Amino acid sequence: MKIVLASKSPRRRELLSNLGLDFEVIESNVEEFSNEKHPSRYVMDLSFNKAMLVAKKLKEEAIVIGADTIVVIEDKVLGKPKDRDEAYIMLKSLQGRVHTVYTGITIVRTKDFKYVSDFEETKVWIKKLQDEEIFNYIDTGECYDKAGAYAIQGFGALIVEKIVGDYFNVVGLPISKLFDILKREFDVRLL
Ligand SMILES: Cc1cn([C@H]2C[C@H](O)[C@@H](COP(=O)(O)OP(=O)(O)OP(=O)(O)O)O2)c(=O)[nH]c1=O
Repeated sequence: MKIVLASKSPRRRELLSNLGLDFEVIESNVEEFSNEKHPSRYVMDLSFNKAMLVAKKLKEEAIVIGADTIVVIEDKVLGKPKDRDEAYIMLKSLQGRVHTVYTGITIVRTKDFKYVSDFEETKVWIKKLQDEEIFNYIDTGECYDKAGAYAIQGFGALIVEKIVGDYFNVVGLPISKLFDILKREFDVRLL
């Protein structure tokens, strides 16, 4: 069965490639908007929009995977910072505290449009940071296309104190949960 990743995220691509999976990438370019207020429903809704948009465009039989990641700190949702000032505000609010990373995933089968959505959450503690450290981190340039303005897989590893939960969920794709669902609901298995 053909597998399609509906994402422009190089990290999601890499996580699937690391498993030796054969898949195609088709970006959804969907507008990232949802009326859902609860973080888990919000990310599942956006992942659904991404996967469904690509699934509807496909002519052939395939399984389409969509995902969305956000950072939540005390009911405040942080997406990707649009500039240096926003990155600073985000990192300033995250330093010295714990926040939650939510990733929603949706899998759609084009044959009958059966779909399953789910989410994973991971707690992340960011160290106390001086403003100088925040600016030095922003200068690495890796914060701009990342929810919450940090990348745990990059220099962000140096500002993270600890996590509880799935590391891959923070990077943008909870692969263990994803493959549980693929096996259980769509009979696609790697192990
Ligand atoms: C917190 C965190 C997020 N991220 C990334 C994962 C996601 O790519 C990004 C959140 O943006 P998303 O909107 O989830 O995804 P995207 O715009 O990169 O790609 P697409 O919508 O096409 O699937 O933040 C990291 O890479 N490392 C981290 O530590």
